[in-house]
Amino acid sequence: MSYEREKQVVIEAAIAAAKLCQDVRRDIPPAMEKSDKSPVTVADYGSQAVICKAIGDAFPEDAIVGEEDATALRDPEMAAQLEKITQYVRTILPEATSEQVTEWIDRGNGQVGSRYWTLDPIDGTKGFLRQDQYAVAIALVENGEVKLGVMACPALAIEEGDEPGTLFVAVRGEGATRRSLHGGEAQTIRVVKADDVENLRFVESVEASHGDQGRQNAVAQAVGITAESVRVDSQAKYGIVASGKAALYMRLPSPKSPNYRENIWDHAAGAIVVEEAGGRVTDMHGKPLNFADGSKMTENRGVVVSNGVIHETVLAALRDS
Ligand SMILES: Nc1ncnc2c1ncn2[C@@H]1O[C@H](COP(=O)(O)O)[C@@H](OP(=O)(O)O)[C@H]1O
Ligand SMILES: [Mg+2]
Ligand SMILES: [Mg+2]
Ligand SMILES: [Mg+2]
Repeated sequence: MSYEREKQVVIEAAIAAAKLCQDVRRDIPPAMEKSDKSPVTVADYGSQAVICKAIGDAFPEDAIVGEEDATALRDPEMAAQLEKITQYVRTILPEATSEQVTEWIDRGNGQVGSRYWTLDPIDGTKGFLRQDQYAVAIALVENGEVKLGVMACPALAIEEGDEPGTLFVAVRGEGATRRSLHGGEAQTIRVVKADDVENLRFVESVEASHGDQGRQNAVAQAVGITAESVRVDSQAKYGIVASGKAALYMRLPSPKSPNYRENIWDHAAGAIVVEEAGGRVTDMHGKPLNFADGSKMTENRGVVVSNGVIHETVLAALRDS
């Protein structure tokens, strides 16, 4: 099965959502605060509305597990914010009403099941607000296995001199591609080869509190990566590994939040892009990421993403660290 229709629907939705996000960012959005104190913007909500509408219309039977929901937006105090979101959504869906926008956002309140979509409308909201990297990430999961991943990185250029804006697409068993968000041909991507010393670097989060940079750097050194890390927000890190521009992405539990568990929408799309480009994705103990049981990967700790060749060496260095 090549998921042709699924692919077409979400590629179109991801490109539209990425445009909405870039429109918002040109206007320098203020952040709102969620109940867990993390930031969210009108672009996160607008992106989720556009994508959930597209998926819900095309595949009404499918559950969508999205990061955001519209509860806060129904508060009368948020009317002005909801109106702003609706205005941005109307640049893509001209007839959209505020009521529809909240309804579309809430299509993302589905549950993990035998076939579901998971959506991060903006992964790396902090990067988005800093004018750095972010990603619109969509994945289709069947029986716990990611089958399709689409990831738009509006600020990412893989080759020096490229216009920023990269779209990654992967279908299980069919490889991974990247292309410019501005159009043009898709090209197949592959992870770093073992002898490609120049690209033997590693990537990690910009946000120190989303990982353990001390330990990440120690492990990288232990496996022979001497260059300093490249710090990048969002699942763009997966895209960089899949494109052969870094050999390793480590995300180890932060000592400041030892009970944190990773969300499926922060990894599903990126993981299939790397795997289909020939790489490997596990947690820090070598366990596969669990997309079968719920939105939090409660059985996994940390994430290790590599070109495959160095994976076991990294896991061994982690055990020793
Ligand atoms: N203590 C923590 N440890 C690891 N990840 C965390 C975290 N707190 C928040 N995050 C996640 O880190 C994501 C961003 O990752 P990165 O640092 O790679 O850019 C956030 O996604 P959102 O921005 O979609 O909320 C959020 O889900
Ligand atoms: Mg968030
Ligand atoms: Mg995220
Ligand atoms: Mg997000």
